[in-house]
Amino acid sequence: MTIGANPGTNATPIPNLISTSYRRGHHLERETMAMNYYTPTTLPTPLSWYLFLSPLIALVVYIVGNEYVRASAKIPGLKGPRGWPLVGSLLDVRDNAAMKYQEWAKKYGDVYQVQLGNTNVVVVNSAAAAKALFQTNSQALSSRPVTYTFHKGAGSSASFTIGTSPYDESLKRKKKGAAVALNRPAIQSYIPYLDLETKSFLKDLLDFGKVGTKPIDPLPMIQRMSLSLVTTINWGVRVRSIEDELFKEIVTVEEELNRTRSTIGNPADHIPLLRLSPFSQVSATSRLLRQRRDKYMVKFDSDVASILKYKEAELTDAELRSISLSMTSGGFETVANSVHWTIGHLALHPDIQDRAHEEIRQFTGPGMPDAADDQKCAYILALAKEALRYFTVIPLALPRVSIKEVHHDEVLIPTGSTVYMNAWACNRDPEVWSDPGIFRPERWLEKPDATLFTFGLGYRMCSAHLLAIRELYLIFMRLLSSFRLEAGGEVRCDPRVDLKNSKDLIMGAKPYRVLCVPRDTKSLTEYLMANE
Ligand code: HEM
Repeated sequence: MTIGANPGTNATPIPNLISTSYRRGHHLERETMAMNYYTPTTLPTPLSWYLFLSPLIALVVYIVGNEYVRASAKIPGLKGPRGWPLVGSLLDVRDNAAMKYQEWAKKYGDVYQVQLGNTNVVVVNSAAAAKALFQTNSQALSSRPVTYTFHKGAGSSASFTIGTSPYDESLKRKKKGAAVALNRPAIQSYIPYLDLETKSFLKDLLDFGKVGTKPIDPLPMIQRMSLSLVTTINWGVRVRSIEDELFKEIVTVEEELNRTRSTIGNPADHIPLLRLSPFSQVSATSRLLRQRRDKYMVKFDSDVASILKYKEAELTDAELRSISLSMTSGGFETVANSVHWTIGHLALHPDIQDRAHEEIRQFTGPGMPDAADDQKCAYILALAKEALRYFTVIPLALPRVSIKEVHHDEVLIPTGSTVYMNAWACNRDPEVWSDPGIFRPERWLEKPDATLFTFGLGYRMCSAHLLAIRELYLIFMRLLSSFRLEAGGEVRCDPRVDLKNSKDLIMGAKPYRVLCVPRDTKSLTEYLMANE
């Protein structure tokens, strides 16, 4: 019984609002209260009403003010969905945003705006519009947004990775340093690493797969190869085994860190109110992850001085470290996930494997494909490009921010606007391809000059697109000349639906198992043993 309750009098029934609100969750007490009757003398005091109503009024005032801010942020003349108060369209795109944006383009046009909470975003959905905006206005669209989850507490911009740095003098220096480490002559000097890591990959498949008799999850082996390539390029240090504790730590931390960079997976980036929540751990989590990453980066740096150090003397230590970080975070999961998706798909399509094997045989003869071959086997180059197009592992590229006004058709996109290139939609543009939904390497033989949007476009395009294609090319050359891939259970690899986590920045496939059956066990074993 609550204070002031007086059953049995003829008093007017008044719901005990204050008590109910204070005791929410106490089911029994609420029922008892519903039967309470109050005399006029027990009416809530003005102070109680004030205490009860003021948070509500504050919330309403906040929402109205925030809606005003959101409405003012909209770009005049650009269409787009209305969205909901506070959250905008965030809930509508929480699963597979790129596909949702592609669908909305039918209603709002190739270039339109959406509001993710308080972030107003221009989304670019067609090949022609992406070229017009990101190539023609390369400098104007050269910055990146600073987000709450990833950037808060991350230190100065010198220490951000290149891909997460806003445009400034430090970024320009870092990009120059990365360009030196990733240009054609530099790639040429990495051939011995490419050779070694692709051979180790074949050996892992052979050993863990018990010479084609045991179905295996190929992801850890792919990840080791792709990680070891970047650590060798940066520090001359190899990651030798998938059993290595350091390997496991790096895989976990990089995957989690990329999640903190998700464009739609971190609501607090877009809804400022959520940052007030005492339960929100997001930026603390991201700080902890960065500390874990710092540990292994420091270890690499102390084991062997960064190879880049000797190339770019004018960079500060923080900037050099940032380049190494950029190559690790940029080059590890992207390559690994692209290869992982493709192996699953190939296991389901023996016809593509047979054609690839035939083309490799004609090009190379019976031996192991040469690591120094610069993508001269046209079909395998086409296969690598098709894998990059079809799976588009970063479907929304990486977000950009404009540092100058940009004119598009009749619309003025103001300085400071966030712009997403929907690489997924551009790669599937029906104006470019009549059959964009089909995995067909031949399309790149028919139209070798068509644009691949997977690496973005313009000034902030992927710094390592040449290296990435070269890696994929050699991996597929050697893999498909050595093994026949067969599904080792249910394999589902449709990039529209079989995503490990549809909110991730870099899209991974659901786990699956394959059999890697050697095409010629004797010569493969002999070759790998001779080259150990
Ligand atoms: C399949 C492999 C890869 C894919 C799909 C990929 C994709 C991308 C995309 C979409 C961007 C943003 C582009 C934009 O904003 O327009 C990017 C940026 C970047 N990537 Fe890659 N990437 C791959 C491999 C690599 C590798 C191997 C490295 C390094 C070794 C690397 C380093 C970088 C860096 C440093 C940036 C930042 C560029 C900047 O912000 O200016 N990437 N990548």
